[in-house]
Amino acid sequence: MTDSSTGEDAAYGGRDPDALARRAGSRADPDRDQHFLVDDRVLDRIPGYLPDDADRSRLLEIGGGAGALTDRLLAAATAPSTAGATGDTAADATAEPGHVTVIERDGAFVDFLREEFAAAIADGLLDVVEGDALDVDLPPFSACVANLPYGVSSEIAFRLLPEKRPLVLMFQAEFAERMVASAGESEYGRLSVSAQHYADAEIVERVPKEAFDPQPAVESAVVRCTPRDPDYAVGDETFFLRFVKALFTQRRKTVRNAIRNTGHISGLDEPEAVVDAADEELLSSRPGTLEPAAFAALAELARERGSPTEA
Ligand SMILES: C[S@@+](CC[C@H](N)C(=O)[O-])C[C@H]1O[C@@H](n2cnc3c(N)ncnc32)[C@H](O)[C@@H]1O
Repeated sequence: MTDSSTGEDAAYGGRDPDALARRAGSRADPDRDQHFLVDDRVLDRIPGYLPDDADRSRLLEIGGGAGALTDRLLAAATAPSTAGATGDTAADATAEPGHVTVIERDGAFVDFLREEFAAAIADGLLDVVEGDALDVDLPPFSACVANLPYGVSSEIAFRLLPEKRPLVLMFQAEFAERMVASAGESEYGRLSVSAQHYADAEIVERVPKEAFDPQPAVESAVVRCTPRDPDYAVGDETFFLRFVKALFTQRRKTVRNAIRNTGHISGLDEPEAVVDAADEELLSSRPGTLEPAAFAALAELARERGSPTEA
């Protein structure tokens, strides 16, 4: 049984978030992107949003704080079954424990996590890495689960997405909605196309402000990203993403004018040559209505005809 009043118990998954925050001593500081999850029910559900077949042997958490989610991840991490029996490692109580790495920037919380989870560290189940998640080398990980620091959530997401691992990430709700939006929806934009280039993205839970302490200014949402190849091919991913970014700076214009006006962003020396070669129906539509595959086809045409310069 887990004793939530002390960090010495090696059972994981039941630590009380308020007790953890009290033991940590330093208060969560919103100016340092510190909004700790204090709702047990939300904390308990989050690891379960990993896809059923996700490899849970090496979990990564960004921003450990006082460790409430770290504790749940230590309970959820399981080594691949050597018996090869059910494959249902999440539900297999006999499965060997897996490994968790948590990256935290704030030294005071790093010290606390190392103390609170000393037994897990000694058992080789946990690494606490002190550093900025935007700079540190990412460890090998099979999946990432995190309540992200919102100030840098976009940069972190786009560090993680190209790794092609399942991700379960908490974002500001408005950001999450843009990430999962489909062509034609008002939230659809550069973020949707770029994120969905790497993964299927879906909101799996909306989380009210009251679930955090201190409370953030806005509602939050948990997004599950399940990696997959896109249903189109691009020869140059960097150019594709740059082209998408360029066109969405002109989302109210026609695609024709958006291509013409954004050569300085897309890097096209000859945007007019792209316009001359592209399909009329596509050119007279708006960027916000184009499916990702249409962007990809247009980007390929732009690469062939528009003399793009290197990024
Ligand atoms: C929203 S809190 C989440 C804390 C904890 N995981 C929870 O759910 O209660 C974000 C955490 O990320 C840390 N943080 C902020 N910016 C960071 C960065 N650039 N790299 C790593 N950690 C960061 C903060 O110190 C804070 O502990």
